[in-house]
Amino acid sequence: MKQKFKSKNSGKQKRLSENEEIKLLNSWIESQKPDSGSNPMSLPPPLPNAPIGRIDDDTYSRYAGATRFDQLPISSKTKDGLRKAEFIDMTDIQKASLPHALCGRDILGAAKTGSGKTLAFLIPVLEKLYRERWGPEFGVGSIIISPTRELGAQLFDVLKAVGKFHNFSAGLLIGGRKDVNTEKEHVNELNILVCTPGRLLQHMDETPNFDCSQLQVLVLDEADRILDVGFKKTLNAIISQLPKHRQTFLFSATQTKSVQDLARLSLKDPEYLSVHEESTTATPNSLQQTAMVVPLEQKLDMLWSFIKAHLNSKILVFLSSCKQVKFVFETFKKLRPGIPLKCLHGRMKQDKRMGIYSEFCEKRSVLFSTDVASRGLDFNKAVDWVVQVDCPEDVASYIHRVGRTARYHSGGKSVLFIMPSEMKMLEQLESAKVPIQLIKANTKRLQPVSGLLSALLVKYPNFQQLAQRAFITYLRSIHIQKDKEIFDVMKLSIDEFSASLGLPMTPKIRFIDQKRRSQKMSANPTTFLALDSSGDENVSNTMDGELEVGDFKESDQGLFPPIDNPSSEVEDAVAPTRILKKKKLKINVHRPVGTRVSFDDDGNPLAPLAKLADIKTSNDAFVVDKDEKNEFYKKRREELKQADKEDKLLNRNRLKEKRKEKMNKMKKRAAKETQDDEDDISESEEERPQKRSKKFVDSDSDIDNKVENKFNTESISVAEQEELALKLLSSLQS
Ligand SMILES: Nc1ncnc2c1ncn2[C@@H]1O[C@H](COP(=O)(O)OP(=O)(O)OP(=O)(O)O)[C@@H](O)[C@H]1O
Repeated sequence: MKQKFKSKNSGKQKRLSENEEIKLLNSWIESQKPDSGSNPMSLPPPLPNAPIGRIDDDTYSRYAGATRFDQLPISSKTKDGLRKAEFIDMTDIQKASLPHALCGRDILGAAKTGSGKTLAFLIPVLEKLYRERWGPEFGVGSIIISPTRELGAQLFDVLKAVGKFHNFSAGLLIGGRKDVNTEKEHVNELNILVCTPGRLLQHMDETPNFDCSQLQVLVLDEADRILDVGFKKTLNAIISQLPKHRQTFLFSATQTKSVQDLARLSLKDPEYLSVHEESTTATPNSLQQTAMVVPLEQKLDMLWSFIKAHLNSKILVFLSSCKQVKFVFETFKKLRPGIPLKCLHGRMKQDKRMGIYSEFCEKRSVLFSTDVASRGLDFNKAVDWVVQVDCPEDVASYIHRVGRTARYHSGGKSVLFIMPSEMKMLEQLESAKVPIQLIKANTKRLQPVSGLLSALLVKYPNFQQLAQRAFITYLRSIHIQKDKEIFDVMKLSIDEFSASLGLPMTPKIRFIDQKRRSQKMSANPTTFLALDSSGDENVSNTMDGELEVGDFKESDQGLFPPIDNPSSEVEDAVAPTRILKKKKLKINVHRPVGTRVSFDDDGNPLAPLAKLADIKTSNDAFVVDKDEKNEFYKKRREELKQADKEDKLLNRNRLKEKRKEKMNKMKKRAAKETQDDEDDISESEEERPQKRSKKFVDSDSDIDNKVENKFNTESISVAEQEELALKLLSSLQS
């Protein structure tokens, strides 16, 4: 029986008809079921003391003895595709997982980067649909989800190669690539979808009759990333629209074992296949990993020197944000290091992104990238070096970044620039079985670049804005990191960092100022006490709850340092001002709409309805009868009601106008701005699908025109300024 699966090219067997082959494959699957009682066809029966169907997988595949693809019970079409693409021998993860996957089991596959996980899930996808005799009229039979567009495109290419001889229709659905309306017309005819989560959900939401109810196999490549919080909402929405009865494959080099995650996906007794779990290292053995202590202000000097020393290598450089990537790419390009430079980040137009990805695959060059290139990508002409200029957010991120080199059987090297404040990361890497060697940088060979950058910034003013943005987004990226033991923005030499980018002055950063203030306050607990107790007291003692800064200082003399003390202490005195200003604003916001302030003859404001009371009291000499008085009050009440109505209408119109104005302003700003600093920490658009519509993509070529100078408004954002103005205006008018 086993021989019947031998390929046509072996010359020993007549090729089976499609029907015969499918029948045979299905009977093999049947024989693998725990209660079948019959002997498996191509794999021997399980070991005597192992529970049927739940055998330790390494043993299972070794026992099964299949080491080559052509020994597997798979269709001749898939075998032909594999042979044509020159895939002959299986890798460990393929050997371990394919027998189970082909039997229809759910798989949690974990194996080192570059170890061939892609084929471990693509082959069973093709086989399942083949055995089910899937045709175009059946619609979507399998969905393969990738966290990034580039990885999606790469998976699609491998699928096309291996599935070359099958008749399935497959489509790549990734954002920014094609007009979504064109996709909508064809998506219902596709059998296999390779997609990013955002685009898939868009089709689920918008494409009429988009139907996944017959889905057979769902695959999450880089599963831990897709199950991460960044994709949580999108993925939940997708899963809710898929049938529960299906086969599910989750693959990653850093696999999730969270029961919650697995429950979300309704996995049925999944096979957890971690082929390298016993390995002494979590990264490929052929990867040489080093780390160098590099202070923040020397990172660019070190990077420049590194590039100049490796002009014949293919180098992938990771930086923490799009702005960092843009700044380093644009400035280094002007400085001409002697090797082609490229950049890749989530804000680029998709065509350009794909173009750069393919160019980097083919040519020796330096690619500056965000984490958009950190997972799954297989740059087919090996990357020689992975340089991590900015520390990865966690161990998993490190493993995926360095995994872009040393793939399959090739070797590779990596270097991590680590700041003295981040040394804990090395401990974490060590405990995660990452063999990394700390080496000393040869500072004698360091080629300083900061002076050249300063000159560039003078010559090209746009670069100054790029530098400011790079500076701000880097600090913000550190500020928002979860692991505060490693990432502490307050430990950074901020002025020196600014100077190292060539900036003449350190940009002002609000969150750092605030942090400094709160640090000072927490260092002096009495300051806090004074702020809380006296602040409240003052609020209740003053009319309208508004306070003057002076009130505060006066009442707390002795607790706060004297005002004429050195300037550093003046900051302490400023802190209460901010809080009080906020209180003041709050009160203004809550003033009821339409409240009219009346004035007496001397121009003094009267309490609401005092005018009515006044009529009564000031006219006590004037005798009116009761009915007349009632009539008078009724009329006044109606007048007031009417006035109130008018006020409300006026106010509504005014707000409408304001909103319109604000929208116009925002639109204008949107057109100009490359991107918002706040949102710049992330890598790729598809990683934040919910926000996509609000963001803008632009090409590198028009960076110069699109960057707007926000330097001076850093302390208070434009949106905040507008909001403030709006509130002030409305409070004045009312
Ligand atoms: N059986 C095989 N024979 C020869 N080459 C293979 C085989 N399986 C995979 N490869 C090659 O190994 C490289 C890495 O494979 P793949 O991209 O599937 O790795 P991966 O485990 O998914 O990596 P990552 O964790 O980075 O996503 C690719 O170039 C692929 O063509």
